[in-house]
Amino acid sequence: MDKYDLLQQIGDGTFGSVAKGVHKKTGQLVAVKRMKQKYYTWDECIKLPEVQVLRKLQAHPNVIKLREVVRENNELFFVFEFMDGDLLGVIRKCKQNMPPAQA
Ligand SMILES: Nc1ncnc2c1ncn2[C@@H]1O[C@H](COP(=O)(O)OP(=O)(O)OP(=O)(O)O)[C@@H](O)[C@H]1O
Repeated sequence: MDKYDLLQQIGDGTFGSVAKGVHKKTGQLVAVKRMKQKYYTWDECIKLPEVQVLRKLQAHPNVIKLREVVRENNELFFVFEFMDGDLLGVIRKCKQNMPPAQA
């Protein structure tokens, strides 16, 4: 994970905490999810439902890209492209712009 600088924590869920980060060489913004559980083998990491589902959905334009999965010192990190703004806000804005439903 040396190639990323972590800036600030942006979320804390049941399974992991999420930090905004930046790729040191390219300057690309990322969201790094650090899982709370320890993982002792790579095999158990790639079998995780989160990994399996995200791999299947990667071709979809509306799904955040999973850039890489890193296991380091028995810790597991998911590195996602960074989404600026909040999804609920985007959905609310789209709904406002939709024409009213026909009776
Ligand atoms: N790719 C991203 N870009 C920007 N912010 C993100 C990204 N991924 C997660 N976040 C932020 O981190 C928060 C927590 O994300 P996380 O994936 O841990 O959700 P969760 O469903 O609450 O977690 P868990 O599955 O561990 O319960 C999100 O609500 C969001 O604010």
